[in-house]
Amino acid sequence: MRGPPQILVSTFVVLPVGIDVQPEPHRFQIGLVPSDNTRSRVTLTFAQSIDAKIAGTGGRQLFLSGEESMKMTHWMRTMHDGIFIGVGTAVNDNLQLNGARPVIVSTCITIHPINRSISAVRLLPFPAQNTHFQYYHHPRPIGVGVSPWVISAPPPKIEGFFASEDHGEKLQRWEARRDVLQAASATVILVEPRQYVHPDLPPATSNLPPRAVLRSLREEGIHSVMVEGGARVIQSFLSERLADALIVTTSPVLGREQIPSLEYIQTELFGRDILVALKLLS
Ligand SMILES: NC(=O)C1=CN([C@@H]2O[C@H](COP(=O)(O)OP(=O)(O)OC[C@H]3O[C@@H](n4cnc5c(N)ncnc54)[C@H](OP(=O)(O)O)[C@@H]3O)[C@@H](O)[C@H]2O)C=CC1
Ligand SMILES: Nc1nc(O)c(N)c(N[C@@H]2O[C@H](COP(=O)(O)O)[C@@H](O)[C@H]2O)n1
Repeated sequence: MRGPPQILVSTFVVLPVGIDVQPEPHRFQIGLVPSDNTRSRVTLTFAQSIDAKIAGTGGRQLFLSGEESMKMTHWMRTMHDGIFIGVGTAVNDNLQLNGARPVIVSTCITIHPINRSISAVRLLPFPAQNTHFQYYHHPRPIGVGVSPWVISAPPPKIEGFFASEDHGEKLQRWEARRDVLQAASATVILVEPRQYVHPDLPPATSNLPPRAVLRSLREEGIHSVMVEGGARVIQSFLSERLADALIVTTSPVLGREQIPSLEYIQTELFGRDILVALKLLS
């Protein structure tokens, strides 16, 4: 099996100590001079099908990457200080996130209305249900298990233009869930929430401000993060132009379930384009 693509090897090369590269001699080389040196550097990365799907119907996890590119993803994780995902992914996927500290972003650590009706707080703390916690509690031989950090913010006092009527209750619930997570080995890091959340704003806008999240991470010593998803996190990072590099794996499959089976024929690079040939099986 081949190693990681050359472009990534030179991208994520670890520089020898003492070499003075501005602004910091730290792993990530693309966008070496970040626009804002007060935040973690971001590699935004995900896998998609040729019809641009990153998940199946109802958020079903799709296994898009082939063996080699999944290995490359695992390798790329080790080249960052943190792996960053939204709580939607943390709850939906049975993930390992091995190789760097997992960072999970969730506003209120509150009941998360995911399709399987499990709340993040019920799932995350229990090793038996979540592979990551299993690895933390039973580290693998290469010692990859690290306790996750959960980034959150207490519920805001003002919603819309008015004081939140049930703020006290919401805060109590949030504190209870935070305590459960902490008891389950997670470190909860607080970020400054938006001053108020307008109920009419689209959901991504009302979540934790990504720039503030990246600043907190940098203060905690996380210089580089690999943001893996899911859909809402990718959308909010892109819309705030918070990606120093974008690394996308495109797999020769269709994400839509109603499409009949396809036989993979070949992938070829054609100039800067990727040409994928598939045969439709009737
Ligand atoms: N193909 C691929 O490479 C990948 C695919 N996926 C797929 O993505 C899907 C999950 O995506 P999705 O459901 O959108 O969930 P996400 O993983 O994007 O998590 C979204 C949640 O994160 C919290 N959050 C906090 N701050 C922000 C912010 N600034 N922007 C966005 N979210 C924020 C919110 O939860 P709260 O309400 O608690 O604040 C929000 O609901 C799964 O199906 C998974 O399989 C995931 C990763 C990679
Ligand atoms: N690179 C990549 N290819 C796919 O096909 C994927 N489904 C994902 N998803 C992301 O990787 C996590 C699962 O990988 P591990 O089990 O942790 O190795 C998943 O949670 C997504 O973040 N990525």
